Amino acid sequence: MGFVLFGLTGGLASGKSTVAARLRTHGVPVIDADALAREVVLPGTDGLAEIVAVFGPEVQLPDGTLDRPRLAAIVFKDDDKRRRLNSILHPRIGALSMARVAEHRTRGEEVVCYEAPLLVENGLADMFRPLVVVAVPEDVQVARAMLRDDATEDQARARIAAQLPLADKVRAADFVIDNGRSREDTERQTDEVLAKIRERART
Ligand SMILES: CC(C)(COP(=O)(O)OP(=O)(O)OC[C@H]1O[C@@H](n2cnc3c(N)ncnc32)[C@H](O)[C@@H]1O)[C@@H](O)C(=O)NCCC(=O)NCCS
Ligand SMILES: Nc1ncnc2c1ncn2[C@@H]1O[C@H](COP(=O)(O)OP(=O)(O)OP(=O)(O)O)[C@@H](O)[C@H]1O
Repeated sequence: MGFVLFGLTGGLASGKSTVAARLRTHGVPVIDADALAREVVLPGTDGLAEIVAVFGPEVQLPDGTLDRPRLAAIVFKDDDKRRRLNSILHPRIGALSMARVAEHRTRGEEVVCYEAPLLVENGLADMFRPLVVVAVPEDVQVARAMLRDDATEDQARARIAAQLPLADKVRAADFVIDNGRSREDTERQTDEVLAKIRERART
């Protein structure tokens, strides 16, 4: 029996969480990089301390938590500041994710999913094969992000501009899930992809 650590990526609001939720219903453990990104900045962490040292006390709320909308407004309009934030958080997210992978492996899991929006951008695609990319047209990303996050079109487009175009990720993919239609259709595609991945784990 092999061990498969596969990647799940896409772009802003392209449908990664929707696919991840379906995978979980089939018993697949999913490690969520966005959730780890929140863990490494919880009050009391050195991650949060470093961010406050770099970006100033105004990115911390009175209750000690990170002011996420405020930090987002800073980093999604300034590439250098975003790179700075990434350089603080990405190594910490990476370390935590590897620890989580090891835990699942020790537990005897054979198929584990790593869900992260910036896998391809960070040159990590080959660590997580097969790579599954969830894709929708950019206008659909914008519309769904605005609806979900109560964001303006400019805010949604600024985040998308901070990511590699989805078409480039599709080129790096082993499997592509088209989330441009119904959720049911996406679930069906997810089930098909998972069946193929499990097949690989058996060989
Ligand atoms: C800037 C922050 C505080 C904004 O928080 P917010 O709650 O508004 O967004 P959240 O973290 O839920 O991210 C939502 C989506 O935004 C996009 N996004 C987030 N960070 C980045 C980034 N550095 N570059 C490009 N896109 C990003 C992703 O598509 C992500 O799924 C937060 O996104 C952050 O700390 N980002 C840096 C860490 C990171 O790279 N996270 C994403 C991958 S691990
Ligand atoms: N097929 C679909 N039809 C309509 N809405 C959808 C569909 N798939 C997902 N959505 C909605 O679009 C939004 C984005 O989906 P989801 O959260 O799965 O994307 P994501 O890639 O995980 O986003 P992010 O990485 O930005 O957090 C959500 O509000 C979700 O409910």
